Amino acid sequence: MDADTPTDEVLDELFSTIESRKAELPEGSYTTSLFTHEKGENYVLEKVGEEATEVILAAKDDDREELLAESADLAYHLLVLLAMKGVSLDDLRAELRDRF
Ligand SMILES: N=c1c2ncn([C@@H]3O[C@H](COP(=O)(O)OP(=O)(O)OP(=O)(O)O)[C@@H](O)[C@H]3O)c2ncn1[C@@H]1O[C@H](COP(=O)(O)O)[C@@H](O)[C@H]1O
Repeated sequence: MDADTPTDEVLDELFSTIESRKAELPEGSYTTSLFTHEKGENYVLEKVGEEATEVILAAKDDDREELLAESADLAYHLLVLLAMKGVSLDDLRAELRDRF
């Protein structure tokens, strides 16, 4: 993914990068460090909880910039968790669509 990626393709590109990190586990990748953490899946669960708390605190502070940054951290860690559990971005889209 690079800065020229159209914004409506960012989530797909990010998820595809996460899936490829999961398959290839390249060294030096933060995503690899999540898939290989000694605490296992629990580490990603902790990160999702931590980032969700940071989103709440930023919202309470009415800090828009921080809210956006923490929401991006939460979205990324949630996508890693979904990939870890074998849930795809299309599964998430279908779940949301079926609520219409
Ligand atoms: N979107 C993200 C992304 N969002 C957040 N983060 C990382 O999530 C971490 C946020 O956790 P914290 O705020 O707690 O910071 P920290 O103290 O460094 O983290 P910990 O040591 O506590 O885990 C930071 O290290 C961020 O770099 C991300 N890391 C990677 N990506 C994207 O994932 C893709 C693959 O990245 P690599 O796996 O690094 O190649 C690339 O497209 C990246 O842009």
